[in-house]
Parts: sequence; structure tokens; C-alpha cells
Amino acid sequence: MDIMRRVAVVLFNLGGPDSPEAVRPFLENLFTDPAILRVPGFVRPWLGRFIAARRTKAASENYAILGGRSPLLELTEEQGRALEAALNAGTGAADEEHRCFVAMRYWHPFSEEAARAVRDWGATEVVLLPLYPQFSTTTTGSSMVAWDEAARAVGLRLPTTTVCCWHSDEGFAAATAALVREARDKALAELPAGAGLRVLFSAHGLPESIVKRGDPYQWQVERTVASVVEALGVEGLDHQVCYQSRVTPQRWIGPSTEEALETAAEDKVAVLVCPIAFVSEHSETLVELDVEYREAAHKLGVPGYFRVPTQNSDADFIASLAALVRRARGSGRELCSFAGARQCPKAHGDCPHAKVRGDGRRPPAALGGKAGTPAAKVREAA
Ligand SMILES: C=CC1=C(C)c2cc3[nH]c(cc4nc(cc5[nH]c(cc1n2)c(C)c5CCC(=O)O)C(CCC(=O)O)=C4C)c(C)c3C=C
Ligand SMILES: [Fe+2]
Ligand SMILES: [Fe+2]
Repeated sequence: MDIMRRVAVVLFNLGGPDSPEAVRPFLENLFTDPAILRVPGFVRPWLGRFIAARRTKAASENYAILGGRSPLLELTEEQGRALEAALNAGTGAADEEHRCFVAMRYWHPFSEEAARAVRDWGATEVVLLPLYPQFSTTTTGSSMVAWDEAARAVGLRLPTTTVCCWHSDEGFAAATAALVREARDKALAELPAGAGLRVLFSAHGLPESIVKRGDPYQWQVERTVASVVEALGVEGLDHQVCYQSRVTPQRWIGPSTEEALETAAEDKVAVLVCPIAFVSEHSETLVELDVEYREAAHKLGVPGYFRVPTQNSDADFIASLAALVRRARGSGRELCSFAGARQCPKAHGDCPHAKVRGDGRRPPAALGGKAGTPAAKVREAA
């Protein structure tokens, strides 16, 4: 009898176009997601396609700089291989095997492709691991909804542990701090003696209305920065949190990364930009940070511009993910933060722990948790 335990670790990420022709349909998938475009269901397909069409030119120009495609899938697959190796090396259990699968939200491989691969591999257990350190309804929450629907569609019914967030995980903070330390030492060596250097922790922005409604993302970003700064241990570190990548006309959370650059110019300090909500390189680091903001900083007269690389498959970072997966499986919880229980203050009502049932089980994922949202209606109808 085969008593092998097969643990499928499903890595959630956003996905990116794999060719110039894929840019527009990728953007249509993104802007018609009810987690992103919060308008009544009957206008969303039309409005989402309209916004995607308007964004296609700018996005295509960004992807053209990267050879016409996003590197996100290759980098995520590499992270998956490294994590798989770390998990299989670490268990010591001959009757247990781990395999990583990638489920992208807006481009291939979609959740349904991943769920089918998990089923065909003969998995006996699933761990859902978002490659977003901080939980947002627009990223991890949306991927949870998509995964639940995909698993149901392919008939996958397995014990599942969902890791919701790891914003202040000690291993993650230490691995990130090591990358900041190395980049900071290099920058200081290049700058004239005594010159000021400010670390700008730049996170992806979010419309303010989503945060006001209860999304814990901004609170979690601030927790990440506090943990990394603590792990760095540099007394009086000059640093600031800021938000990049605004793509809609609504009010987004701030200060924006552009504003932070303006302040740095006024204060006559060089900047070291550290992406804090992405753990792999893609258009928003390789183009927005390395090309656009670098140019903006130069024009503003910021006396130096440096960047911390993202974690990608950094060995310490992968080891922290492996430890996170082991702890989550060992917790016996269906929904698990890096510390096990809920970490978000009550005000952040869109923390998925707010919806955990009395028996500790995770209900099917929903957007924002408000009855009557489009996702909730789809579920009720199913
Ligand atoms: C309203 C729009 C958007 C919200 C809200 C949003 C949140 C959000 N996104 C990420 C991470 C990524 N975003 C990426 C691309 C991307 N995101 C948006 C829009 C919103 N994101 C667009 C339109 C795009 C496409 C690129 C572009 O047009 O500029 C990517 C992948 C990029 C790649 O190169 O592959 C990631 C990753 C986070 C973390 C987040 C909120 C917490
Ligand atoms: Fe985004
Ligand atoms: Fe939470």
C-alpha cells in the first residue's frame, strides 16, 4: 500500500504577460477582478476592459524594456524549485514528499491549471503559500477566492492549510535585512564620506478606499518595515515607508515614492530604495524603480540613487519560507499567519482571520467579507 504523504505547496503570485500580445488580456483579467475593480458586477466587465485598453500602451512600453514579457513566472518557478529542495531536504521523513506548484492570478499558469496538476500528481495535502508577505484583499485574498473556485472545478478536496501573511516573520525580516545591509554598505562606500543616505521602503500602493474598508495591507507593510529595521540594528537609521505603482485616478495611500524622492532632494540625502511588498523582480522593480524613479531622482537632484535587490531565490529567504510552511502544517490550523493566530488589530476587518468559524475552520474565501459582494453571490449561487 502506498502510504507516501504528498504535500503540494501552491505558490500564489500575480502573474505577468509572456508576450507582447498577452499584455492586453492580462490587464483585462486584472481589471475585471472584483477584488481590484469594486464596482457593481453589471458594469465591471465593460469598465474593466475599458481601463485595460487605456493602460495597454504604458504597460506594453514597460514590458518592451524587459524584452516584451514579464520575468515573474521564471523567477517564481525558480523559487518553487529551491523551496521544494529545502522542504524535501529538511523533513528527513522517507514517507513524505513536497512539490511546489505555481498558481498565478492574471496570467498562466492560472489556479485551475495548478489545481489540475496538484490533483494529477496525487497530492494528499495542500499548503497555499502567497508570495506576498502582506495580506491584501487585492492580492492574497483574490488568489484564495480563485483557488477555492479552481479546486472545486477540478474536484480537488484535500486537507488544506492556507498561510495568509508573513509580514513580520523573523526569518523573512533577517533575510531582507541582510540584503539591505549589503546594498547599504555598497552605497555608503560609493558616496562621499559623511553624505546622508535614506532607506526608502517602497511598497505597492493601494486605493485608500480599500484600506478604509478594512484591508490590513498598509498596517502589515508598516509591521514589515519595523521588523526589518529592527533586524538591521542600525541606530538612528534614516528611513521612510512610501508607496509606488499608482495606476488609477482615485486617491491612493501615501506618501508616494515620488513624494519621498522630492523630500530626499529637499533634504539633500541620497536614497537606497528597498522594495518591501515584492519578493521577486518584475516590471515594477526593473522598470519602475530602476528606470523611472531613478530618472526622476536624477531630475530632482537627489544626490545618489541605489536599490536593494528583491529576495528572488536568496538561500536565507527560501529557508524562511520552508520554516513557515513547516510551522503552518504543524499548527493544525486551516488558516495560519506566520505566528499562527490572527495578528491584525480588530480595525482591519478584512483580515481573513475575522471570518474563521467557531470550529477553527476557514470558510470559503470571500472578497472583503461583506455579504452580497459579487464573490459572495457567486458562492451562494454555487
Ligand atoms: C487597481 C489596480 C491595482 C492594485 C490595487 C494592485 C495591487 C497590488 N499589485 C501587487 C503586485 C503586482 N502588481 C503587478 C502588476 C500590475 N498591477 C496593476 C494594478 C494594481 N495592482 C497593474 C495594472 C499591473 C500591470 C503592470 C502595469 O500595468 O504597470 C505585478 C506583476 C508585474 C509583472 O511585471 O509581472 C505584481 C507582482 C501588489 C503587491 C498589490 C497590492 C498589495
Ligand atoms: Fe499591482
Ligand atoms: Fe490578519
